[in-house]
Amino acid sequence: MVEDDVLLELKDISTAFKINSQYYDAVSHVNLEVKKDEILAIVGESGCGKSTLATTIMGLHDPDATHISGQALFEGQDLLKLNEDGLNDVRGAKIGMIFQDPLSALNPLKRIDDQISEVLDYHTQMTATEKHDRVIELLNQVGIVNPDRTARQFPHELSGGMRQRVIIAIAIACKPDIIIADEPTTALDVTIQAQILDVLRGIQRENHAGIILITHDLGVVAETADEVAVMYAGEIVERGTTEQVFGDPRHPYTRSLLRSMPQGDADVDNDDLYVIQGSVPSIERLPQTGDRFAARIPWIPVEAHEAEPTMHEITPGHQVRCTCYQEFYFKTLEETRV
Ligand SMILES: Nc1ncnc2c1ncn2[C@@H]1O[C@H](COP(=O)(O)OP(=O)(O)OP(=O)(O)O)[C@@H](O)[C@H]1O
Repeated sequence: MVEDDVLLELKDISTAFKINSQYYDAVSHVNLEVKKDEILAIVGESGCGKSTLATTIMGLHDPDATHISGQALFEGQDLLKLNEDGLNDVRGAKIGMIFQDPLSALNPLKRIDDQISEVLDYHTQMTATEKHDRVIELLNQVGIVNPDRTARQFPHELSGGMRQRVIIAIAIACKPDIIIADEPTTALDVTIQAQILDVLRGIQRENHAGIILITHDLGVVAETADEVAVMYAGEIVERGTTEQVFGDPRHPYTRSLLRSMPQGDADVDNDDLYVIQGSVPSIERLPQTGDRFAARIPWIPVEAHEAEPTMHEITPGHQVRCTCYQEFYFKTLEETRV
């Protein structure tokens, strides 16, 4: 039975890509819930499978080159079973998506008002006047100072921050229940990042949406998210509230990620910044058994890892994969550096 405030329930989702006629998992057995009025952040280094999870939910993979299993339950239906028509009804209307690169997500040849109107045309019966009013309302909502002028402009006439605001306006045009934002601020400078995150938070409060925020920026997560899921090599290795995961990180990968996060503290010498050893393996080289992170923490004895790692609940809502966290529990984050 799904809790009332759960909007989207991901159950045992795996996504494998076909490479040289063999399938390799980029996402493995992911279980997550997206709740109303909450921002769920999915974090992890590049190549951990965050974007693949998002594009799987949105049905953006070529079925001939991808193998997908599990369920993505939304309003009583499994998104992974919908055909193209069913997906088109959901995408844009009930689930909005914001991508990393605002320029490539916009059509360079169309004015902003036409691009926002397009999604309204597809999903609503609005008249031309209603559409125009809604475009202006949306541009206002995402903090564009002169919406009438911006509506008449082309993408290349706007700054990166403004283009990302337009993308957000398109994503929220039909008041979706869920917004998936994949690295929405990565291409922007720090001041603009903060403004865009404020816009997202404002929208979430106003529309009571649930947001999946995909990022490798833990600073953004600390400031924005309610819940956090840490992903490594296609698997969720730790999840919980932001307080639980940041305040009491248990999985060695989470601890390393947090330890490698710049502190913004004048006393911390940047030369001292912790760097996680090794790198995320490519999907063809992922270990098929055991703890996928084990190779990067050789100082943890082999017997500390489970042969088939499962999630363990530390406190209600706070889960961590594999028993190796027991070997790796230190009082302070600094002690992570072994
Ligand atoms: N279409 C594809 N075909 C084959 N492999 C793919 C494909 N798309 C992604 N991958 C691989 O799947 C893994 C996960 O990639 P994904 O882009 O989901 O990671 P990510 O965590 O979102 O990284 P980033 O932050 O760089 O976007 C990577 O090893 C990537 O090379």
